[in-house]
Amino acid sequence: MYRLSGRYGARDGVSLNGSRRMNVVSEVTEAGSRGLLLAVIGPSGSGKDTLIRLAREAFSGDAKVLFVRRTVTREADRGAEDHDTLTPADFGEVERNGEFAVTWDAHGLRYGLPSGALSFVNAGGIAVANCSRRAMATVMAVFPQVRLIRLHADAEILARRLANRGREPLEEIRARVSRTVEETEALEKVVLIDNSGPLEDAAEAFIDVIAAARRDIDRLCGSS
Ligand SMILES: Nc1ncnc2c1ncn2[C@@H]1O[C@H](COP(=O)(O)OP(=O)(O)OP(=O)(O)O)[C@@H](O)[C@H]1O
Ligand SMILES: O=P(O)(O)OC[C@H]1O[C@H](OP(=O)(O)O)[C@H](O)[C@@H]1O
Repeated sequence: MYRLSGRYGARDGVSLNGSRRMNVVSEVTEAGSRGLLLAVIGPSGSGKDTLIRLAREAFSGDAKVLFVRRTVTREADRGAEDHDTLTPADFGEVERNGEFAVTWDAHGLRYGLPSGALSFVNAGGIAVANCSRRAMATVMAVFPQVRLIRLHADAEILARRLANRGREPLEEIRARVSRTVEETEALEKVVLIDNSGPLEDAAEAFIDVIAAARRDIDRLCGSS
């Protein structure tokens, strides 16, 4: 079902097919956690929600893989991302109640991953979540094991895709495309997927990263 193809990139020696990747997974397990968070990052329009949606279909029925439903302080556009919605005030209350594993702010919005995602990882599952590049240090401080899937597409491609998506006005699209991130240590070890080309290529690569993590967790921790 999962083919090793697509448009992979490598950064800092973490490639998809080489032995180095296996070393990363070994580090994951030796550190003591049974599961891991696959954090999907990349600029607005790079395809995070689209690839997550396709992967969710590919892994439907697999109880060991959770696609995390985020909470965002905006109305959900189900065509883009089917997230929960709270007002900023309610978001703050849920946050104070400790119901989020991690939260961050971006684009004038608040985002949260539910605490259930952390419990799922601690119980040995693979949680896949749309995350923020700028929030990765925080996310890594919360989740015991994190592997990053970083998506890339050039700025003009991003702008065109966001305009076609139509969720934000042009001015906000410009701001999103020009949003920069500091290349911190937290962003160093990533599996990089180039989504500049056909969606099918990136989807194959993306699904294979999850499938590989799934196999590794089973192999190193025992399947159940
Ligand atoms: N390879 C591709 N080819 C053509 N269109 C694509 C491709 N990948 C994604 N798209 C389209 O680009 C748009 C942006 O994708 P998507 O919403 O998944 O990005 P995102 O990274 O989640 O963005 P944001 O962070 O703003 O939510 C969508 O309309 C999607 O259908
Ligand atoms: O720029 P960075 O920090 O990577 O991401 C900031 C936020 O933007 C995107 O959200 P969305 O586009 O509003 O769904 C990401 O998912 C993240 O939550």
